[in-house]
Amino acid sequence: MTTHWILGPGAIGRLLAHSLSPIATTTLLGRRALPPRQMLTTPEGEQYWQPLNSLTIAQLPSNTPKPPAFVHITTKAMAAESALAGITDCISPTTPLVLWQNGFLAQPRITQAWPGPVLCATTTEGAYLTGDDGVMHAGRGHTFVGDLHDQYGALAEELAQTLTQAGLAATKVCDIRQRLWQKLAVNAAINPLVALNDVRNGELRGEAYAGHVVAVVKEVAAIMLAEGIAPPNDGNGEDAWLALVWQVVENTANNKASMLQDVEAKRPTERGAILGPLIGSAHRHGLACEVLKGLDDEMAELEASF
Ligand SMILES: NC(=O)C1=CN([C@@H]2O[C@H](COP(=O)(O)OP(=O)(O)OC[C@H]3O[C@@H](n4cnc5c(N)ncnc54)[C@H](OP(=O)(O)O)[C@@H]3O)[C@@H](O)[C@H]2O)C=CC1
Ligand SMILES: CC(C)(CO)C(=O)C(=O)O
Repeated sequence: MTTHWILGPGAIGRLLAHSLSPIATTTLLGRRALPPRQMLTTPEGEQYWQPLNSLTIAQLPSNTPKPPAFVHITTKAMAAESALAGITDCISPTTPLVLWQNGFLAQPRITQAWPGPVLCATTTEGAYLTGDDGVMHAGRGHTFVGDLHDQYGALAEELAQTLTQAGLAATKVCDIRQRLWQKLAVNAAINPLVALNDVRNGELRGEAYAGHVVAVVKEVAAIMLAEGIAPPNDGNGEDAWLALVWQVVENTANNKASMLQDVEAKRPTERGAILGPLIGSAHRHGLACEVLKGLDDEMAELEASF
């Protein structure tokens, strides 16, 4: 059985641990101890209890489990590098890492810094925690796996097959950078607006917000062009991006977006990983980003008030 360490025992981390445990040796690594028996609620509402192996990072040096074939990093984007730094003394520098973060912050930085393979996973699986001993798998999705320089295709294929076998449908891809930026574009158009206005995704279609969505997408589309990110669905520029955003708004109309959930819980949001790379790119390419910058400033002010 392959060995998977999962660093960051949150919603995605525990969903992975529940899914992989029947076919692989897994260890969840976190900052706090977790109850050993953990519950998974499936999208169909079934509930399963399973013992999940977990350790705190402080316990790791004296309890080091079998060396991992993969270390999955499942923290939020802004915590990924510091979480990795907390375990580097306990793993070989050639260990393959798998980054599950949204946005495009941790991926280029860790890919540049880590000597071994770094795979990135972008997923439409949906999960949230129901307590220290439970995770809700809210919706099934699909996961795409690849590395930024398309150097580790065989490893990405092996991981995609393992995830699929574990019940999390996955495909190896050669264009993970494109896919990460495409998801980031959609997240930038939806997440800050719903978080700032305390509305569900579907409300963006209303008169009060639709114009703002269009203004964000206008800036995002120009940035995507400069970054060489193909418009979605073989479409053309701004219209294709806007169509994708409206489609996601429609499909997730009843969702409370992740950034709104973070604001409600007074947790730091992933704005740095979503708006940050867009604003950075706009500056590099001399493009307008007043709307994105405005959203980032408002989000920063909101977070400072927590
Ligand atoms: N949930 C979802 O449906 C989806 C999430 N994603 C992405 O996946 C990533 C993870 O999201 P999600 O699982 O929802 O987030 P959660 O907040 O549920 O989980 C993050 C976990 O990371 C832990 N953590 C934070 N810092 C460290 C550290 N230094 N060392 C070890 N563990 C640490 C937290 O532990 P603690 O309790 O100690 O804070 C928490 O358990 C995000 O980038 C998100 O955008 C992508 C698609 C869907
Ligand atoms: C697509 C969207 C906005 C769906 O809610 C999402 O990915 C999120 O909540 O972060």
